[in-house]
Amino acid sequence: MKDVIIATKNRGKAKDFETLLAPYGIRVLTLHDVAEDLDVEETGDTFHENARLKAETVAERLGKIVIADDSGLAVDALGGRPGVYSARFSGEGATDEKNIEKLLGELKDVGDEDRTARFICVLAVAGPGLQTRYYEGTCEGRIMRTPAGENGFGYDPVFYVPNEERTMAQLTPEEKAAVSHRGEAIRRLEEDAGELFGAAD
Ligand SMILES: O=c1nc[nH]c2c1ncn2[C@H]1C[C@H](O)[C@@H](COP(=O)(O)OP(=O)(O)OP(=O)(O)O)O1
Ligand SMILES: [Mg+2]
Repeated sequence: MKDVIIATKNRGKAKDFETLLAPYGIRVLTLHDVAEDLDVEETGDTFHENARLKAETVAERLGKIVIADDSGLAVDALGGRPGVYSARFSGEGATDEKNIEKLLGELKDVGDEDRTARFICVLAVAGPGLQTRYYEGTCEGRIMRTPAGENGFGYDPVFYVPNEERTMAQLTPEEKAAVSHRGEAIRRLEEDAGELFGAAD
């Protein structure tokens, strides 16, 4: 079993990675396992910049290859907001529930046709002697008027996936992995995985 370090403290995100990487016999370690004290400030204004900050800071600290994920929700009716501010959308002490409440409030007068949105995920891979690399994925959908579903995390209960005719939170972890922004980004990273992480054993 091979270990891969994901520079995140988000347990929902970590679960997504576990589902995505389990087929390769990879065990996911997070900051909770390898550097609980480390808090990387996300001071960038792009997903790439924040993914880079998280990956390079943790890679430097550990002297190992790590993957960081910076991701968020871009809503067309809000001009692409909350974007890189998705995790902090409802301000100080933000939670997934408060963020969803704020989002639904801002969209309450927006008609069904105009509720289009996408999830965006940028993975950065950094490590000793490695030029940081990036892998991106997106997932198109629409914002619901009320939450539905218990799976996933973040905005999943209000993100309707048209092809699946359900919200992201109504998909199983494997179904989400097949259609999500994070899944797409990981499949792009897969092409370099042998070189970056060595052959899976
Ligand atoms: O698949 C997803 N399903 C639902 N919501 C999602 C997803 N992917 C990102 N999101 C939302 C959650 C959070 O509001 C923001 C990520 O913010 P982001 O800074 O990348 O992650 P985070 O602060 O939760 O954890 P960390 O920085 O430790 O990896 O976008
Ligand atoms: Mg974050």
